[in-house]
Amino acid sequence: MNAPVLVINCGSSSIKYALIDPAPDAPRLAGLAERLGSADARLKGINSAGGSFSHALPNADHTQVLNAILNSLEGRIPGAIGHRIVHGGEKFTQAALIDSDVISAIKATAALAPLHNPANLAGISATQKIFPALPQVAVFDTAFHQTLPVKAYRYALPENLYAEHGIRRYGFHGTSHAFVSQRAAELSPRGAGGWLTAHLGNGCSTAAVWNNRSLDTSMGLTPLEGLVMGTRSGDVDPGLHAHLHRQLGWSLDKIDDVLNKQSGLLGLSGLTNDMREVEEAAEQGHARAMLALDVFCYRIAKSLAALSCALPTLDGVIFTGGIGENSPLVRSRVISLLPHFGFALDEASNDVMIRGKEGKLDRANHQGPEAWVIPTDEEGRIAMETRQCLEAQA
Ligand SMILES: Nc1ncnc2c1ncn2[C@@H]1O[C@H](COP(=O)(O)OP(=O)(O)O)[C@@H](O)[C@H]1O
Ligand SMILES: CC(=O)OP(=O)(O)O
Ligand SMILES: [Mg+2]
Repeated sequence: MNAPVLVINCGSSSIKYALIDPAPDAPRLAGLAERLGSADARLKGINSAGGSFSHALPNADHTQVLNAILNSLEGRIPGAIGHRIVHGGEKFTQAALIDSDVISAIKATAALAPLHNPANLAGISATQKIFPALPQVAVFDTAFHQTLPVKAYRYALPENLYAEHGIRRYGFHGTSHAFVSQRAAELSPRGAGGWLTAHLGNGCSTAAVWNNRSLDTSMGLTPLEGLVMGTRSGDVDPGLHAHLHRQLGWSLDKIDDVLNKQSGLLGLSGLTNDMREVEEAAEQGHARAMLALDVFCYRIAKSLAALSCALPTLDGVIFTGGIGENSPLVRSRVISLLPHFGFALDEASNDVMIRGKEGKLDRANHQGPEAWVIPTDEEGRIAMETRQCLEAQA
């Protein structure tokens, strides 16, 4: 298929899109609509000349925003649509052509991802209305992690919770972990050995990838497990929920809201979920921002150290996502917390690796495990998996 793929990442109040041509040098159109349904909803994007645009779309719903996205594609007609679907449960080990069975399966999995899958389904239903003739493919965050061995994906809970209710660890951000580990295998003389990947964006997760297969990851049943994130707590004592309920009288909805939306960098700093602002405040001596940075970096290092147990050999670590790609401070602090792993960061190389640069951070002639920054391309990977899925059907 030579036509471009329109990639849609539909959240509850935002839609990210990208129009991706198979020709590597063709310009990519991409953008983001935020605050859907509110008076200040807005679509922002870049055009093929590299310029930016921003349109107000007051009170627009998913269908209206998708129509506005279509109008921003400069007359280029997609040949297929690739949807990011956050949770595919155990059913999907790879991308799937969307039909009524696939939609039913995504609905059935929505109980495991109540914040994400219903929004993804709203995106599918809106694009089916707008583009009834185009093939649509579901690309799952969870699919790459379906290679986890049972010892990594089972919780120590009674068997029937897994067997009857699907309660296990699934992992997320699979397209990102797959993309950066495969890219490292291409770039590094070490090839597809053992890579630790750290996807640090608004959502954050780590993974252990061996020979292009995910062997463990920090997120679990939901995207709340694991690292400290922008507004999510990551790991807490599982006894916390009962404690908050019994001692403070909090409802389950309140607990869920606090752990997902009021915790993480925002909760610790009391200021913001945005790492740039946390770093600025920490630099000016703001004690809670300094603590947020400390906890954030320590938990990443601890997670990487734990995940190293999944790998027969450790060839390197890869930083990606908005923070991983742009924060020399976070990378340097994480590496400094892993002295016994034999990394050797060159601070000068680390400092210049920002804004989409790709490369190694090691000191000259270093022999130990490597440290890389590799900008992720979830949209590019979704477009590629969409094409592969359609070619396999042909
Ligand atoms: N220069 C920078 N220094 C530190 N953090 C940055 C920088 N640029 C972006 N970030 C952080 O990246 C995070 C967003 O990551 P991103 O991958 O874009 O998010 P999403 O998960 O929504 O795709 C925010 O915390 C933001 O502050
Ligand atoms: C699964 C997940 O955490 O996604 P995001 O980073 O887009 O919030
Ligand atoms: Mg991102």
